[in-house]
Amino acid sequence: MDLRKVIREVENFPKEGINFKDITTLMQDGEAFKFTIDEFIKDLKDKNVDVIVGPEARGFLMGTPVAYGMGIGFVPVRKPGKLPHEVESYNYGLEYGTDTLEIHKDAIKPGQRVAIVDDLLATGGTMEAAAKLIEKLGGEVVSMQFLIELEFLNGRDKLTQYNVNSLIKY
Ligand SMILES: O=P(O)(O)OC[C@H]1O[C@H](OP(=O)(O)OP(=O)(O)O)[C@H](O)[C@@H]1O
Ligand SMILES: Nc1ncnc2[nH]cnc12
Repeated sequence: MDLRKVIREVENFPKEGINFKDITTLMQDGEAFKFTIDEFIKDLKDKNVDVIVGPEARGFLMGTPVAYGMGIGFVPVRKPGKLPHEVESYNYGLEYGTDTLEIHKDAIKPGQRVAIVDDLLATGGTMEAAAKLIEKLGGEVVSMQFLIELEFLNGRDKLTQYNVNSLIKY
């Protein structure tokens, strides 16, 4: 299935010069959404994954159905001040700005094998931050899954020590 056909491109959102990849149109299409989640699961099924982590907010949309489909747990990585219990924090850079991510300190157990799922790889800052948080808690990041990779931003260069899979590249 050609997923490019169901991803809408919006010029100059949220800032001048950004060509925004809108996955809401993919998610509206039941066949395309199912195909996407099944592709993630296909790549993950032999990796002995204990838990899926998804970064807010679009990582929740991609990650939770993957966890459900695999019958394993889901852990959110959230923007600051959203998680109610004790957190680990990490600052990172975006294609357009900077941000902080947090994870509950007790969400990952030492030795757990973790796959991180997100909609898009741009500069790689979000994924690197999520991985650092997981590793700080003693988890092992065994896979990073993206629906979309923006190759011209070279996000993979930040993630060379990890197993990275993306379904479509621009
Ligand atoms: O590779 P990077 O340069 O880090 O960029 C990729 C991240 O940016 C977007 O999230 P955003 O922070 O815009 O938040 P949202 O999902 O809540 O819209 C996207 O969903 C990825 O998580
Ligand atoms: N170009 C882009 N489209 C959608 N989400 C993004 N996150 C970072 N860059 C993005």
